[in-house]
Amino acid sequence: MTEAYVALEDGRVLEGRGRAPGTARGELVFTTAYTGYEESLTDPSYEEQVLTFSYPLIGNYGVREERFEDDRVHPRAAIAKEFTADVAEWLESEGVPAIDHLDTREVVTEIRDGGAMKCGIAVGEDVTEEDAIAELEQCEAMSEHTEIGAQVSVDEHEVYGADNEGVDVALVDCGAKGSIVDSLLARDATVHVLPHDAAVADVESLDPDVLFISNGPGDPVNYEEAIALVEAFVEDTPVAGICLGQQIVAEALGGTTEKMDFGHRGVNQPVLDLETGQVVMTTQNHGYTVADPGEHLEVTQINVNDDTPEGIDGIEYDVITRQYHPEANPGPEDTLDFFDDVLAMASERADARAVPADD
Ligand SMILES: NC(=O)CC[C@H](N)C(=O)O
Repeated sequence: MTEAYVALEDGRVLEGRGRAPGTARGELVFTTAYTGYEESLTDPSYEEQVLTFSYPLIGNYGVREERFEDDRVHPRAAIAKEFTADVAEWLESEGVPAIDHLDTREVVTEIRDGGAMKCGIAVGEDVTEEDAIAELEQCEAMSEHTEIGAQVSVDEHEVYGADNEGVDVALVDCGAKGSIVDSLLARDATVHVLPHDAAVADVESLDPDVLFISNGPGDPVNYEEAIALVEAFVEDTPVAGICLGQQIVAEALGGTTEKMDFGHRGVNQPVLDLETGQVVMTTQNHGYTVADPGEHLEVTQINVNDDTPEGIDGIEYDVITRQYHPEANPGPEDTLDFFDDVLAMASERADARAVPADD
């Protein structure tokens, strides 16, 4: 049987069954999602992480490309109680090590008590514990991945839905899930996908109806160019953001972000809307959070479990952001109306601009 080891930052080494060979290192996190492994494994937000599934059987409905959120697997390695052959073969073909037959309850408890931690992975015929420990020793903290945006973003401006008649969206791709683009196209928007480090002049030349900052991996403070875009455009252009996008908007407008102990990853995170009193179930995947929204933003929705900000609006600016994933995929579709709200905000501004001031 193939050897498989996970070396944890707290000094422990766990042993499992190797399902896809290779060595890897990353931040060890867990998701409680019980469906949606195809979407989670292709979500760019998991770049530089090792994803543990707490749900025990992963792969029971196969692997279909139409469910993918991007064209490759993003976690550096994957861990579950049991992977089906379909998933193991997929991960092997992607060169992503996979380990099962270990006690994922123990891994989850470890992360819950100790926080997300570095780990090293070694899977193969002849690997040893030392190989996993050597990977761990080279592992960098998430905040040290200062160029992580470049690993997941488009290199060049791409346009989708050029013939659509709705608003023009400038989507800053910090690792955008495909479902965000699809949700905008389904609402007749034209979507300009821009590199994570797009310059102010690039956005200016598009004159978009909304500047939309995507989800993405890593520490929001490492997205300096996207932060600068929000600062530059917020007075004249509506701004929206999802997950990393919410954090970037807060950083740009005088707020602060911080690392959480082990984050929120799953498909049943309850969110309370402070105005309506309604609770919705949401899909989440984040390890940072907005600590202080600053004086230009107000928190409109909070996580029922720990009160962290889930929805933020601009006070004097047209800004709407969400910490969760309103595009779902995987997970409940309770929150798709976020896209209607963003596009309504954008088209109101577009209409206002179309009317000359002296009319
Ligand atoms: N899904 C995301 O956009 C994640 C945002 C950020 N990288 C975090 O971990 O909090």
